[in-house]
Amino acid sequence: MPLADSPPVFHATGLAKRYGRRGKQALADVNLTVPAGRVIGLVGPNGAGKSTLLNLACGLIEPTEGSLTVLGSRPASNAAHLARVGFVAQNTPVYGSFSVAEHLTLGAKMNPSWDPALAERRIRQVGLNPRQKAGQLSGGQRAQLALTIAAAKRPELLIFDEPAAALDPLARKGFLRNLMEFVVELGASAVLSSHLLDDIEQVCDYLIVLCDSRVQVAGDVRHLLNSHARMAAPRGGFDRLPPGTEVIRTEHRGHYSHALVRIDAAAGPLPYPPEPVSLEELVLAYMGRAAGMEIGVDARTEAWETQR
Ligand SMILES: Nc1ncnc2c1ncn2[C@@H]1O[C@H](COP(=O)(O)OP(=O)(O)OP(=O)(O)O)[C@@H](O)[C@H]1O
Repeated sequence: MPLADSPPVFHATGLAKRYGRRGKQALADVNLTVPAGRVIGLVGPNGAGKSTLLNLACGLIEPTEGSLTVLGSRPASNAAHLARVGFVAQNTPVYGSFSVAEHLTLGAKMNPSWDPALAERRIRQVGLNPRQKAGQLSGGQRAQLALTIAAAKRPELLIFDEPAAALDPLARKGFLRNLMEFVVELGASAVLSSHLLDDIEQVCDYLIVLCDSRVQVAGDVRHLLNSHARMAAPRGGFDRLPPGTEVIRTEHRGHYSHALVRIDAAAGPLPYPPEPVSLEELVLAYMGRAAGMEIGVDARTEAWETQR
């Protein structure tokens, strides 16, 4: 549930990041206000800028232009702010030569708000052996350890960069269920970057689609689904849509065109019956538009795969 009085999780204005003077523009002109109390899915193809945005949010790197606040403050501006954010980086790094129990001891030493009972309970629940070296854990177990450490800080915001990418489908489901339990138990917000739309669909109620360094669309998932529609029209028929509508993607099949259209600001009646869209159709339409790709219905999955 959105927390009405809490500052936004992210507030970005003209945010841009370029790596090196002649390097890659990894983020450009990001303007975004994401409310607190949400589970936010950050999706986009390889190289879209997802890790860059999350690393900026954790204060690991600095923007080239613009500003970003996280929970109302500059990222990592002081120790108190650091304690409010838990971060699980891509490939869930842990110290290989430390045991599970030593990770918890270290976490307790480094974090004033550490909750030892939560950490120990979770380690038991997910079946981790406290004496086992982290370097000997499987990918799934490592992810569970990293999640436990991030959550035992009792942060207001949990940030995960591709947390479940290395896990098999069953382990991924379990991991995401644990993640959601933590979010509920802590009353926290969470941001989760992923290539995997299924994961996003399973746990997220807020969506950010990032392609080619720019935010293509962002908003409450239910609102986004309600504000877009699929329509079929004779070729050229989409020229007749009322002002305020926006055709995101068009496909041509025979004498008909099919489009995914943003309709929430339509200034008049729609000339063709609107049909509901799925989250996958919505994301693919924005990704396809950003990539300038023509997508046929049968090629949707393939297009998603090739962008991953
Ligand atoms: N440290 C760096 N130095 C130079 N360029 C970088 C650096 N980190 C990222 N980039 C570039 O910035 C762009 C965005 O990268 P980023 O890692 O943010 O994308 P991503 O969406 O997280 O990708 P993926 O899904 O593959 O992890 C890419 O073109 C990448 O090559």
